[in-house]
Amino acid sequence: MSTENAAQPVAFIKHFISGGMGGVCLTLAGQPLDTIKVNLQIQARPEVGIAPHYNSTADCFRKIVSQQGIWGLYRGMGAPLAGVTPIMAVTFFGFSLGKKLQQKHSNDPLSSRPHQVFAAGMLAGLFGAVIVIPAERVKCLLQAQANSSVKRFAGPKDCAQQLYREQGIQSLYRGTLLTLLRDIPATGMYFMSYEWMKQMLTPEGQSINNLSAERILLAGGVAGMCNWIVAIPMDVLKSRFQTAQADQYRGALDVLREVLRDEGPRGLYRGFTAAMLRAFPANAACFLGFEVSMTFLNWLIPGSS
Ligand SMILES: CC(=O)O[C@H](CC(=O)[O-])C[N+](C)(C)C
Repeated sequence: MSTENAAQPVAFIKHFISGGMGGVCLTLAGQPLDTIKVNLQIQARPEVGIAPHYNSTADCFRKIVSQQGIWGLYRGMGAPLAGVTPIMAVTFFGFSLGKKLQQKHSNDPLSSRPHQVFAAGMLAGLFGAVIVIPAERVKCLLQAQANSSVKRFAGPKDCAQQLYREQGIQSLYRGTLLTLLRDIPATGMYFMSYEWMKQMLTPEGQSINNLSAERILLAGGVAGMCNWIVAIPMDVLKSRFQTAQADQYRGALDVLREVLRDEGPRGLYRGFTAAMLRAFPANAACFLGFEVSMTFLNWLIPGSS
């Protein structure tokens, strides 16, 4: 085995661990606005002449904090933390694999070819979705129940167990098609915009690998927003589908028809402000966590990255 081939598994492991670190940072920074986004997306449409329960992002924030305290914004975080860490580990691993599969030589610089970075990102989205689907099903159900008087689930574990007991694995994987339609293109966009931003922010004559923390934060934040611009319509449909009664919709198209009939195309952008407000800090933190961890691991085990 050549030194180059021997170093490759180590590089994948570094991406996996660093992706996990990114996931922890992403959850801590993004959970409050994620709670607001989901609450806005799933609230029932009010009767004519009656104001919606939450009429804006700020209103939703105020009501959750006054009714449930600041921890209300962190409700249901156990599942994302336990879920997002492996999701991002697998996503960054998938991205490094996707890049590797397209490289003719190990020093082939992919970051200058956006379509290849996009393709590697789509593979990463597919990998991540295996964990994203059940994790989001549990998270959305818990966030929805925080608003309701009926408390069906005691927590993430209980929620996952009940779903599994009642209807098996297919209940946990409810929303698979919509999640794939959301995450495959959005993750392509995520990594493509991150690499592109890093190139734009690299001063003339300097290496892309020596970017300052502020520039990584900016590139990561913008990548998160680009991800959500692509993801949000499918995310609206997914959140509704995953929190609905089993017999409420026949399929993804049914949810789309209902949203368009009741609210028009604007309905597909419900929670957009909250998603954007969350995307920047959450993904800035995620990419910084990833890069710091990669720098540490490259210092610890040099020669493979
Ligand atoms: C839709 C989603 O989960 O996006 C992730 C970033 C975020 O803001 O949560 C990124 N990714 C799709 C790559 C997992």
